[in-house]
Amino acid sequence: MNALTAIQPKLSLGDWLADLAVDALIDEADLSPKPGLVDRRGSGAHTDLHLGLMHASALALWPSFKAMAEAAQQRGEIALQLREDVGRIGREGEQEMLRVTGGVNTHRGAIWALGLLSTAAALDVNMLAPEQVALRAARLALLNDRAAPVTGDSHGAQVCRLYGVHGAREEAQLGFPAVIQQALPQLARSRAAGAGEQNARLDALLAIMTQLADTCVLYRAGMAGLTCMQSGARAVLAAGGCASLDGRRLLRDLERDMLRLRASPGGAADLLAATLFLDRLQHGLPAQLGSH
Ligand SMILES: CC(C)(COP(=O)(O)OP(=O)(O)OC[C@H]1O[C@@H](n2cnc3c(N)ncnc32)[C@H](O[C@H]2O[C@H](COP(=O)(O)OP(=O)(O)OP(=O)(O)O)[C@@H](O)[C@H]2O)[C@@H]1O)[C@@H](O)C(=O)NCCC(=O)NCCS
Ligand SMILES: Nc1ncnc2[nH]cnc12
Repeated sequence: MNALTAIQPKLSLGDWLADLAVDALIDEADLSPKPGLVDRRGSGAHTDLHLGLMHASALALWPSFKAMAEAAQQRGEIALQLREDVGRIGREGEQEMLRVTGGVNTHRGAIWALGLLSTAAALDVNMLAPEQVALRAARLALLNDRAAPVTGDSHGAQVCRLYGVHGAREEAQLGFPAVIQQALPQLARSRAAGAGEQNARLDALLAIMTQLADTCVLYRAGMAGLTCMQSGARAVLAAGGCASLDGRRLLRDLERDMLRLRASPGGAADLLAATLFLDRLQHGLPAQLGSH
């Protein structure tokens, strides 16, 4: 131990995972230019959201992510009790989000995805590769939370019924394929090609948008909106991604189309945050992580 490590405050596992989750949400919100979404330039296709609100919401969720990680440490295994703990903490987190934002839904999907992933990470800190964490999160998501309200009238539930697609719940239950199979590989490819970090993250977002049945887009813009999102994102990547001039031009076209349709890929944005979380997590525990 040297003088510097001696004075560094101890960080618990829950602190660290909550920091990673909130950082991922703030990095997602700040990333610009994102088509249809809130970013540093403005509110995208939203009238009730802005960057300050996204930041306030992200920060307000820190105690929820920490509590989920601590529940995982206490329970120590993937079982119904842990699923019901995180379900309750997640619902309390949603209430806190709504209190801080004055009733605006900023991060419902992110609480779900990052909550499951924080819990899954805390269950086994020796297995923090993205696929391993996503698999544990999927096993947890497959358990049926008996205390969850069965209303079936959320926007996601409505469009899943109408169009026969999989939404946020199934994305988690399948082990986050949009993150594991699309976003993380694209992030690595764009970084390796020298795209620069912001462009690589935008490319990762687009990779998610090429495939995802984003229920936010479906709710506002129907199947035409979803097809427009997916084909527009494919075109940007096929043209060389956001670091290329052709890709940037097509990204502007995609943004114009999304705004015309009032479509905002909020689900894809949540999964980009999940991507950034898993990307950082795989570098392992920080040195100052003290006793948990
Ligand atoms: C199981 C739940 C995820 C509930 O799912 P369900 O689909 O029934 O409910 P929704 O309320 O629709 O929430 C799902 C949110 O997930 C995001 N999302 C959308 N599509 C996907 C997808 N294919 N894969 C993954 N994630 C997806 C999306 O969240 C973002 O969008 C929100 C803003 O939406 P928007 O439509 O723009 O705004 P609204 O105000 O709602 O409507 P407008 O009138 O403006 O159009 C924002 O929150 C982003 O985060 C979907 O909204 C789960 O939530 C659940 O059961 N929770 C209970 C607690 C729990 O069990 N937790 C466990 C561990 S944490
Ligand atoms: N940047 C963003 N804009 C709009 N909705 C979102 N949901 C999650 N992130 C978002």
